[in-house]
Amino acid sequence: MESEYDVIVIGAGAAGENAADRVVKGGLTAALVESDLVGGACSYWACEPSKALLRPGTALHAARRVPGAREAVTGQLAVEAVLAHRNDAVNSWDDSSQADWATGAGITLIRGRARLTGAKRLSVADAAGNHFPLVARHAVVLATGSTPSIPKVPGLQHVSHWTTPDATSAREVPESLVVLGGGVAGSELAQAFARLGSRVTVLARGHLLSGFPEDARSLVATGLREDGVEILEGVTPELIEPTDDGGARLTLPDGRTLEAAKVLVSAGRRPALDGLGLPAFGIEPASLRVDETGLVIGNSWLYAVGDCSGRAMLTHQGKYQARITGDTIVARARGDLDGRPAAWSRHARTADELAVPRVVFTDPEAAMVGLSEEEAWEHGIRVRAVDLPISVAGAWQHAVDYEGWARFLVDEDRRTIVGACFAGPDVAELLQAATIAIVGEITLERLWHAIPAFPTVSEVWLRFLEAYGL
Ligand SMILES: Cc1cc2nc3c(=O)[nH]c(=O)nc-3n(C[C@H](O)[C@H](O)[C@H](O)COP(=O)(O)OP(=O)(O)OC[C@H]3O[C@@H](n4cnc5c(N)ncnc54)[C@H](O)[C@@H]3O)c2cc1C
Ligand SMILES: NC(=O)c1ccc[n+]([C@@H]2O[C@H](COP(=O)([O-])OP(=O)(O)OC[C@H]3O[C@@H](n4cnc5c(N)ncnc54)[C@H](O)[C@@H]3O)[C@@H](O)[C@H]2O)c1
Repeated sequence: MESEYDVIVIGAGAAGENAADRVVKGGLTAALVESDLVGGACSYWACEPSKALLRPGTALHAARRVPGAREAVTGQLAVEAVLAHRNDAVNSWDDSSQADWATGAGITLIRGRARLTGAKRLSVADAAGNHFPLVARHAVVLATGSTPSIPKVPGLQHVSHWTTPDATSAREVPESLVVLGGGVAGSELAQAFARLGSRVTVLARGHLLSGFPEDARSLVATGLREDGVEILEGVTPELIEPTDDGGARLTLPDGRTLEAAKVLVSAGRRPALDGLGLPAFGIEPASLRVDETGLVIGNSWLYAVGDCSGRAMLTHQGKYQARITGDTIVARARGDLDGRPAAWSRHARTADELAVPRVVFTDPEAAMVGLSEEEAWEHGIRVRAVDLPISVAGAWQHAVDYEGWARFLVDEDRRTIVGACFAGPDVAELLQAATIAIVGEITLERLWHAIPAFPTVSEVWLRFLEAYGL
């Protein structure tokens, strides 16, 4: 006997939970199928544990930057307490509270691994190996997340290495760590482990944090180097071999060798779409694309949200996509939405194109939203970049040696901001103002009236408007 629901969501990570929630809030029934922990990567293996590993070091460093506090803080990070704090952040990998939330929200939670067997039809295999069928009246939503990309480095397969979930759930701090990949995860985890006592080397294929402007990258790189992290840019190992003591030896292109107790592979992630039966519907996992509502292009009932949809792999973006897609499915089921929605309407994921906020939670932080200068020109926008140091009274009050940098990108024709980037201690909290300015298409003339309180780091907004010429 098939169980029937209006909508079936596969994957109960942040994106899947939000999609199912919006569907139920819209008056339809939803089943949420999860093969592992309800809450997904962010709650147990990614954002939450990595930020819990980073925050104690950032707090300690912040106190050391303020005379008076500096003298009071003379000890080192308490490693065991940091790891215990991380365990609290992930609720000791117990998902019962998230499962209770789903049930309380009116969502039917089904434990097991789902695969598509026909149009709007699925089979779920539970832990005992039983298979049972499900059918969706309106839509199926893929919210299956992503899996680590393992680079083809000779020998890597013979070396016991970490991927990011191993690092974020580590019970011990390795004496030395080589991080393969200089992206966001690599930078954050390199600093976390360096501050916990590892001797860390980052091997970045290109630049560290290559998606960020040079000034932002270099502030973060300086912060990591001050923590003892060695950063080798433009370097991919030629060979990795196991050592007798269970570690690894890496041979670099210049012949130099590096030894480490552990290798962490953080070389990007790819959508987790294998094993779902997609090819039977003419969809090759690597080429799955969605439209602005989240509908898989070429299909009329299959949607994708979060990491698996191949857009920005970020929790907040996946949740945004899920809210829009969930509401769209409800609107279409009710006959309230025909065809394609207008940009910035309730049913279009317009911010996916124009306003994705990204934060690197290193110390100092790097934060970016909107278009880069190159992307703006590609969109046909006549853009002017205004770069300035974050050198305001609020910054000095925050830390006497505060060093920060900001870039604002102005659409010269519309006199609105289309992109912004900040680097420096605690700049993540500056980002939402920039996001609002971009999404709200607020003109510079109106921003002139948005007065930053004195003395705050936000005064950089005023300095920017002055530098622009207002
Ligand atoms: C180290 C690290 C740190 C990060 N830090 C941040 C951060 O600070 N901020 C941020 O915004 N983003 C961060 N991210 C990215 C963020 O973790 C992801 O974007 C987010 O978790 C994706 O959510 P999701 O719901 O799309 O996927 P997931 O959370 O991965 O959920 C997918 C779920 O689907 C389940 N599933 C898969 N296939 C099936 C199937 N066939 N049947 C049933 N269930 C299935 C999986 O078990 C999983 O629970 C980080 C990533 C990493 C690696
Ligand atoms: N603070 C946050 O929001 C946060 C933190 C961590 C991760 N994430 C997200 O999780 C996802 C995964 O993070 P990530 O850092 O692994 O991905 P990433 O794409 O940010 O970085 C991957 C890095 O690996 C390098 N790389 C790729 N292939 C390689 C190869 N063959 N050899 C050597 N280097 C190689 C790339 O050049 C890049 O620098 C990203 O989408 C990221 O946005 C977000």
